[in-house]
Amino acid sequence: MSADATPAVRVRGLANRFGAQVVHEGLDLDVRQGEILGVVGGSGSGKSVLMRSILGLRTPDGGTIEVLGVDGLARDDASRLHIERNTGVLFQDGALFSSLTVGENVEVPLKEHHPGLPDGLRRELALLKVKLAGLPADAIDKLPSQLSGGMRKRAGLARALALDPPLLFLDEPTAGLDPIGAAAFDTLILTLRQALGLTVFIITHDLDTLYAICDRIAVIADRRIVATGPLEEIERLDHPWVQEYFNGPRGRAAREAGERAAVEP
Ligand SMILES: Nc1ncnc2c1ncn2[C@@H]1O[C@H](COP(=O)(O)OP(=O)(O)OP(=O)(O)O)[C@@H](O)[C@H]1O
Repeated sequence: MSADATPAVRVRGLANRFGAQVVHEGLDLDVRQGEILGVVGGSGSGKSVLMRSILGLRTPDGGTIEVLGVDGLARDDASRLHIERNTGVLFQDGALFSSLTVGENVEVPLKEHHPGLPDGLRRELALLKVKLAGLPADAIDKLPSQLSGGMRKRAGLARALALDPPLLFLDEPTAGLDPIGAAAFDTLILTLRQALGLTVFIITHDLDTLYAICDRIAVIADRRIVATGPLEEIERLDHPWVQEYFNGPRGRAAREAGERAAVEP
């Protein structure tokens, strides 16, 4: 992974406005191939709007976006299909269809993108993704309402992985999980990245996640990305939000936990 390889995602001069509210202005960001990039910023700083813009779910008011070599703002079918087939998304609330079983949820993108797949094979593939996401095989026939919060996240992840996308987007994946469940989810993401060679864009408030699995951090503040880099660089940044976030009591606790984990076998 060299720094000058074409990035998986390249955003330049992004602008997003809602009426008089300016959310992004001149926002630049690269997501490098194969990295886990943590995106942090205060509440309402525009993390989700950035993700939605990259995925083509929102048309920004200005700027350019390239996703896996394709113009992310193009609206022709071939470009949309290329991006849809090569990206997986875990939305903050899981966004599972509540009336479908876990297996049926995972089958939705398979049906849409590979309509010719025989039923039995499609179900086999769904089962594989369910197991890959760390769920027991019998979860496949359960409804989302019959699962714990952590299991629902895993079901959402199984669906995000349905098409074997090289690029994965996760919006607050550990929000609402207890610390043990959150740590297990972090480990799963790290394992999947290593096994499948994924590039991961992860929006998080979870300092433990940043310390445990992110290669680089991008900070959104003042309507743009104010810094990207490894944690030790970001922590030293002379920016009020960054200082409060990383060097407040919770930041210190997460850093110490990360350092302990690094020295333990
Ligand atoms: N569809 C919309 N219509 C109007 N305003 C919107 C819309 N979507 C987002 N916003 C506004 O844009 C700003 C950024 O929202 P966004 O959801 O990206 O923030 P965030 O950084 O993800 O926040 P959080 O960490 O709280 O989830 C917020 O002020 C929000 O109210």
